[in-house]
Amino acid sequence: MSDNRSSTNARPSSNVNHNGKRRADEGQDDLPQPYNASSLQPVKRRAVSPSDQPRKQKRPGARARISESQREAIQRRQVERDRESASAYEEHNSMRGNHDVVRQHYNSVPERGREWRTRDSKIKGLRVFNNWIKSCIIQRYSPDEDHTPGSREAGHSSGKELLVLDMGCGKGGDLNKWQSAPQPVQLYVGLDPADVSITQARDRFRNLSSRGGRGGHHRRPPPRLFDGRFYVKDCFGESIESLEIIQQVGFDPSPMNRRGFDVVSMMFSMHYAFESETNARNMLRNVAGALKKGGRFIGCIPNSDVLGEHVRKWNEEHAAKKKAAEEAKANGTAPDEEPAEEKEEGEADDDEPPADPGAEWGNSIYRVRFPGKTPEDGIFRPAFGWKYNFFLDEAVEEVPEYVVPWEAFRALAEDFNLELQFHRPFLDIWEAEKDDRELGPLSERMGVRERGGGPLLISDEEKEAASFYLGFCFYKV
Ligand SMILES: C[S@@+](CC[C@H](N)C(=O)[O-])C[C@H]1O[C@@H](n2cnc3c(N)ncnc32)[C@H](O)[C@@H]1O
Repeated sequence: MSDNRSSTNARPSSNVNHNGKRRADEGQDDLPQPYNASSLQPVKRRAVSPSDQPRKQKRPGARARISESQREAIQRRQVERDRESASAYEEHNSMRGNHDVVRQHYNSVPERGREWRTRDSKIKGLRVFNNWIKSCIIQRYSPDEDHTPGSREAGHSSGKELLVLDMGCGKGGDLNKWQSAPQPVQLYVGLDPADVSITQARDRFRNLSSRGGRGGHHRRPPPRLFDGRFYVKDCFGESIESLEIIQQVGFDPSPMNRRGFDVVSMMFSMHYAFESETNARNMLRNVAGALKKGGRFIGCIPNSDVLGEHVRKWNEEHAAKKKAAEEAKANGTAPDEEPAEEKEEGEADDDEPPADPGAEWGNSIYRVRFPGKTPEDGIFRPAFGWKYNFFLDEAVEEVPEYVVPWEAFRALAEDFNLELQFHRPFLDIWEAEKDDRELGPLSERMGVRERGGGPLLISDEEKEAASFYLGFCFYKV
């Protein structure tokens, strides 16, 4: 899901904070020096309010006299609390388990270079198509409302440069797209829990710097390369507020945030947050906290309408097959069953009804498989924890992902003052933008379609895999 390209002025690095201590959560060897643009000041820490201080006991040491029934009630409550915390611990551990699987998977995906991705990959059509879609979203929705289109080409920009936060930045596949954004970028911060990916993103950024910001598919001369920062960070299981750069830019989830990033981008990564309501809320708090008022939250995720429709059809077909088998059995027309094999001692009892199989579909390049029962009507309720395994040839190996039920996501985003601006399936974005003055020729240079406004150069199977996604943009109001 990424591409490769170029640029200038990478700043020197240090991984030492203001106290001269190594920043443990960043896990990197050579961080750029603390950001020193005059507009960015560290936020002041809130003093602990009296109500946050531990309460003093009125009669320290005094022992309460309690009856037998009170003692039993206390013991019962204690047992109850222990049970609750044990199940919360188990839930936390299983979530950490999935998180580690995802992190390890992305860490192990080899970086094979642009040549391979654009020439030899079996899914090269899908890769360039997805990259073109991401470019469209960045081109259309990253600029400020008052940015004058075309001012960059004409050589005069409004002077205001963007602060961009990329959550789940992976190997830095979007760096070039940001270098070609209509409104120039001043600062790009990339966060991802996969440490190997972060190292590769930082290398890619250095490469871009050494090539003077040149590369990729855009024709116009590149401007000075932005300042790039990369940190190992889980953006869904915890707050990103602890990162110094986030504090410097400004973090405040309230609608009053006048400081903060202009854009938060989450390309192909947000669905991992829908493992639980807690993680989805953490994620949105991080987005809303990092964005300034008027800032944009852009991204792409699997389309829950597509997932729901496949699930509904699969359940319908499964129910029809089951009914036909039952009827055949009742009529005595069922094919003869194989004689039951003798069981070994200790072998599980095969007479138990088999676990309900999950919905499954795909083609030779992608596959979706739900491990358990799915909603018959294809509507995912409750909104969190609908796990499926996703396989994409050469890119994603059976990694657990989570359905993002669109309406639930949109309603939750509103709780965080994020208002929907745009939401479209990938193939509709293609139809809407393919003949645009800038994006049309870009699609030809990238090899998404034939020259001269020709047809899409992706196979039907790649097209089906692409139709799995949608793009979105929210505004922080
Ligand atoms: C399909 S890759 C997309 C990478 C990049 N955004 C792109 O479009 O090329 C998904 C990324 O989400 C990241 N991710 C998974 N869990 C995350 C989390 N809790 N916080 C932030 N990123 C996460 C993965 O490590 C991985 O790099």
